[in-house]
Amino acid sequence: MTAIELTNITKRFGDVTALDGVTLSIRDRENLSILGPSGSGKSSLLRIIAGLEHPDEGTVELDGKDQSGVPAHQRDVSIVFQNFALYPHLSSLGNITLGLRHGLGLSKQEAETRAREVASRMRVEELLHRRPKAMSGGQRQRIALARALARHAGVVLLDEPMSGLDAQLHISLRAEIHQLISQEGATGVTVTHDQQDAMSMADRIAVMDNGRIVQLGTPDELYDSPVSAFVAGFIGAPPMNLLSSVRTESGAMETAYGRVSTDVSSAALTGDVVLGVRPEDVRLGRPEHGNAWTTEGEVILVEPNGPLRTVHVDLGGSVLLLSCRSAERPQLHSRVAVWSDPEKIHVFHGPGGLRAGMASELGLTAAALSAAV
Ligand SMILES: Nc1ncnc2c1ncn2[C@@H]1O[C@H](COP(=O)(O)OP(=O)(O)OP(=O)(O)O)[C@@H](O)[C@H]1O
Repeated sequence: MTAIELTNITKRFGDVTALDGVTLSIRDRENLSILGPSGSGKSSLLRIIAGLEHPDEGTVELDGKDQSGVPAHQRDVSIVFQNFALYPHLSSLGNITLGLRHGLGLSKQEAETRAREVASRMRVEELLHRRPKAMSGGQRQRIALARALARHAGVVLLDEPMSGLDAQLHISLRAEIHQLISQEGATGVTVTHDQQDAMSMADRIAVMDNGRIVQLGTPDELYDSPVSAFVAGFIGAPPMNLLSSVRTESGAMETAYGRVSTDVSSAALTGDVVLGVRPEDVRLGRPEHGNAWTTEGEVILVEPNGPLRTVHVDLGGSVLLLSCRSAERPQLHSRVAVWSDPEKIHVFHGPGGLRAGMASELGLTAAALSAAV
């Protein structure tokens, strides 16, 4: 069963095309994150599912029913807004019960019973008589979520639910939100620009750019096989190194790792390309095998990051980030050798281009350079 079916949704605001032909099927009980940079159309898409905004073209179906003409309050949807949108003059109990009474038509007693039941499940009963200004950001966030869950809607939409919370609260709440929506048996759609939130909360992630979905997949699929340099640079922290490379002559390419030779199978690679390598796939020291791509550079920054360190190495023209265990202690300003396995090096058709494959699949070999180092 498909819970949410979006077909060819286009939305314009004057000259701006916020959504450009978005088609997306979200499964029943799935937790989907919509991830993308500011202005990519994430909130517009969420608001269109909720019925708060109407598409210029395209349709929204919820559980197989076309929602054209169905107003927001009659859709089987609840929404948690970025700023929580709690009424300041009402207690938490009043905030939760208001929509149940006026939106769903429950009696005062029924609404209060349901509010207390959700509050107990979320362990926020002691907050029920507080007004928003007497609560912390994290507490307000929990009440906004309780209000959404109390509707028992089939779809829960969350717009940047963790923004403005401190780092510790952020991590514990994103795990809790995921669990609560799953326990509720609801389908969850979360808008975020934070790739770590999307990676940790979602069954699948839809990556948006310029009003379009550019990739839809599980967190692992996006991490291991990004379709483009844009998606590759967006997923992962620290981000993937994206290194421009220049075709110098047929059969050779100048890269941050030096000159690389290409074989016949890479003939489809025309023009300049971008190489992508994740910091955890760059190693310090001499390569462990003859196929490795290797070069040298100067350590210009070492960032401690708990058990790992992020080391910035200036290769003379481009900076390569690598993750290493904290026990390895590269000295600032020292010269180091670094290497990568061609099976871990992604090749993209230019900065805005699609992924061509891994260097190893494309027959890109760095034998000449390895011999020189
Ligand atoms: N009500 C509106 N009037 C005019 N333009 C709008 C309106 N809502 C959105 N837009 C424009 O549509 C585009 C997409 O906006 P949207 O808010 O959906 O993006 P977003 O990815 O959610 O961004 P952010 O992460 O900054 O919230 C932007 O260029 C935005 O300026």
